[in-house]
Amino acid sequence: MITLLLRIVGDTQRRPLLRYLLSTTVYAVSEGVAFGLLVPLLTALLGGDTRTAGWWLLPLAGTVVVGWIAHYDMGIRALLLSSAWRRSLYERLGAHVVRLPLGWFDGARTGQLERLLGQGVNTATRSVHLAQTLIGAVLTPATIFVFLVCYDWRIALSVLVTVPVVLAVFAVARRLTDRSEAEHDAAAAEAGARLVEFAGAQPVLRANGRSAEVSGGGHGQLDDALAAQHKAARREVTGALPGLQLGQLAIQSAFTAVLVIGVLLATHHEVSPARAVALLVLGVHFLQPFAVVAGAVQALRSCRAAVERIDAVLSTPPLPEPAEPRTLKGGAGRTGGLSVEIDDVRFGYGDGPGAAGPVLDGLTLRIPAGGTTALVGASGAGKTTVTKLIARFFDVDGGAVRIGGVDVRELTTDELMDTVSMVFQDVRLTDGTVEDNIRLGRPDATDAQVREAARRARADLVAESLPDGWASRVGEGGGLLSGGERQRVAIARTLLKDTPIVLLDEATSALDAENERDVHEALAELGAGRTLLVIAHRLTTVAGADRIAVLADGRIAEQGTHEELLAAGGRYAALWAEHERARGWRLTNR
Ligand SMILES: Nc1ncnc2c1ncn2[C@@H]1O[C@H](COP(=O)(O)OP(=O)(O)OP(=O)(O)O)[C@@H](O)[C@H]1O
Repeated sequence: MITLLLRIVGDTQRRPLLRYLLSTTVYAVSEGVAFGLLVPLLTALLGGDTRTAGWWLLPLAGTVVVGWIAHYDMGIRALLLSSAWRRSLYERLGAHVVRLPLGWFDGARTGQLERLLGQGVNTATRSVHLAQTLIGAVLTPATIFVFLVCYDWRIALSVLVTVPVVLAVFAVARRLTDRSEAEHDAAAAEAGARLVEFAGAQPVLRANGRSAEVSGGGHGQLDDALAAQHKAARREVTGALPGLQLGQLAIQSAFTAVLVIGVLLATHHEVSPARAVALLVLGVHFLQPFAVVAGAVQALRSCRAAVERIDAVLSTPPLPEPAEPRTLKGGAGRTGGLSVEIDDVRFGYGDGPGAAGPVLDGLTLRIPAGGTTALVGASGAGKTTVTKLIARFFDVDGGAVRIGGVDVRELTTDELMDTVSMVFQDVRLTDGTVEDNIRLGRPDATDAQVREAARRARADLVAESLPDGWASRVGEGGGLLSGGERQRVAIARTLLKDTPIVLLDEATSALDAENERDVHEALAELGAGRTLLVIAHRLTTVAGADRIAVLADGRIAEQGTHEELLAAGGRYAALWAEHERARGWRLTNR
């Protein structure tokens, strides 16, 4: 655990950790020594020898002072260490995450990362304070035991015998508690997920006249999950109780055993009653920390789990950067665009057991510089995957993706990001103003350049329609704007960034006529003087493209212009006929 911790917080923390462990050790041992010194002192006091007791006070006072200094030092170091670890973990995670392939950030991972940066880091740094408890729980009894052996081997032996028994009982008790805790955790997670789903489904439920009440509303899965959670919570209480009782019983039995031995020794005149009492006090202090260890085990496990989760993120290999990067001629703002070549590419998501087969298998597509190329195909055919490979969200399993004749793996991430822009169908904005969101494309742009990009993308109309105009915030994720408005802001951002290649995943949701016209005008601006690859979900967009490629079975099934493909009578012609039929159906059914 310590090695793992040092790996995630960084080697620079090794020294501060060792110093902290040293003061913790000094404190734990001094506590044991202080208890040990109590025996001769108590024996003398109870025997009426106050003079000897007074002498014993001196080393005891010295030990207490050493302990107090160590305790103070330990407290300060614990605070400094935990805050340094927290800072180091944020820095390391932040620095590592920005080097991970963009494909790593899917929905589930982003959620996990959010939890890790909040809860996970805090839990991991709590291990600093836990170390005090655990070191104290081992070293203090160990020191006391050394004193016990020196004072009376029989009492020492009797407390030693109780240790494995107490530990075994604690292990059984922990297993009982763990099972019911795990059941409850799983049930609580399920109920939480169902509640979130229920909240998200409110518009649909209410539109269909379903009750908005959580319980008794006949929301099958949610009702079941809540009932299961209640049941698991009850079982956790009843399941944990025997474990807790068992632990307490073990400690009390051990105390009793030591007490009996002490009394027996005193009654058989083996030791004086005063010494027997003093030794029993020592025996009690020897056993006390076991209850503390039992309580700390669960916290230790949470820490370990958090540390392992952080380690898993930090161990994820970053996107390899080229040792000798190549550059593309020109740089940002190149007019005429750049060509994209997808050469015999094979790619699948994941290679573990149960992973699906390749999504792309032998895909070859040459997109010349400039003009608009539309990619069409059935849902799940791999259109978005093609754009993600061009932007190097992932590396291909076979073949190559080249931009302007250079393999994307030979370009630095900065060069690639200066060359390719992406406008996704699910555009997410940051909770700033329209202007802030457009400026993300080029932070050093002048106000005039930002307004010009907004005007060309028809995003100025978006800002002007908001209550506070350009100063209005767009809400988390851009939630205060419609899908079409968000897309126009994203297009303005891309125009400002001015890259030679633009990858556009067209919005699937229907836009109203006005928004659709504005988006199309914005797209026309985007396509001018650039290479535009559009994933077209509506065939009306496709018909105007300079070339169309049809993706099926992991490769390009056919390509050409709209007219050429219609004349060929293949997949595209079939898709178009279907599209026309649907249009006719809508018209006659109005
Ligand atoms: N991150 C991912 N992890 C695992 N599988 C994925 C991932 N992203 C996509 N897939 C799978 O890869 C296949 C191709 O998905 P892709 O999104 O590229 O298709 P698409 O043609 O763009 O579909 P659509 O038109 O519905 O958006 C699908 O089977 C999808 O389930």
